[in-house]
Amino acid sequence: MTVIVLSGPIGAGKSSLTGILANYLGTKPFYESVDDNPVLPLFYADPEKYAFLLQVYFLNTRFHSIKEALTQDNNVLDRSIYEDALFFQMNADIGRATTEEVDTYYELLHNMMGELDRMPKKNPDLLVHINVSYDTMIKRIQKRGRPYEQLSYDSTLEDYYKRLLRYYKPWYEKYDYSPKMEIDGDKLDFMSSEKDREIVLDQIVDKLKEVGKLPEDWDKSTDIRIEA
Ligand SMILES: Nc1ncnc2c1ncn2[C@@H]1O[C@H](COP(=O)(O)OP(=O)(O)OP(=O)(O)O)[C@@H](O)[C@H]1O
Ligand SMILES: Nc1nc(=O)c2ncn([C@H]3C[C@H](O)[C@@H](CO)O3)c2[nH]1
Repeated sequence: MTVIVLSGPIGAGKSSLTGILANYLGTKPFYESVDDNPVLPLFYADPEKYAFLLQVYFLNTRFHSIKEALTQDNNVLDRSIYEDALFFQMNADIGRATTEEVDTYYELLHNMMGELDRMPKKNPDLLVHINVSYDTMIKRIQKRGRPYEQLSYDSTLEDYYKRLLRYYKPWYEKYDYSPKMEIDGDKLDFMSSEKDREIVLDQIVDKLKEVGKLPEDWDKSTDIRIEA
């Protein structure tokens, strides 16, 4: 069937929507390594020291996931290798990587993307990008409660998050590995509103039909009610 990749800033709702979508379409969810990621807390405690190591860690896990997803041809990924350079470029731009690290990273990324070109299925079928404003992003980060992501943990995080949002717009516009669509993550509360969840799923199903990945008469009778 289809390989769908999600994208969007921190706390946009990618993991949440991945679960909902995979369940709805009857496909397999792939989640980013976060709670079991040993480098992430080190990075937030000392970003200058750990930016490169964290990126190599994520690049490796993302490469693994996309390769598996493209082989099995029936998956939803909560964040993919296509966003990797966005994060590293931003960290490099604020001085958290040396020229040698930047050059090594891009060479490695280039090599890995070359491997994907050799896969029987080279690209995902759809990118679903969740847009959120700064205020929504912060609310969600607070709601989820990872200590090292909170503004109170490090006063420079406000600038970091605002900058991240600025990097996403051109990244999304330039992304051309597959058809793509945007979800309004500020307006659509697909976590607690059944109506909003239905709207989001309808938008994605319509797009999958438009790009020929679902038959026009496809209809899903799965229960999408919010669990109590
Ligand atoms: N549309 C939404 N409406 C309301 N709450 C939401 C929505 N999307 C996500 N949330 C809540 O926001 C928090 C972050 O969501 P989630 O972990 O899915 O984000 P994410 O994009 O995967 O984050 P990250 O980039 O850090 O992995 C969770 O507590 C989730 O329940
Ligand atoms: N530096 C850096 N590079 C990445 O590629 C990357 N991808 C995710 N993250 C951070 C954001 C959330 O805190 C948390 C979960 O998304 O991990 C990243 N940080």
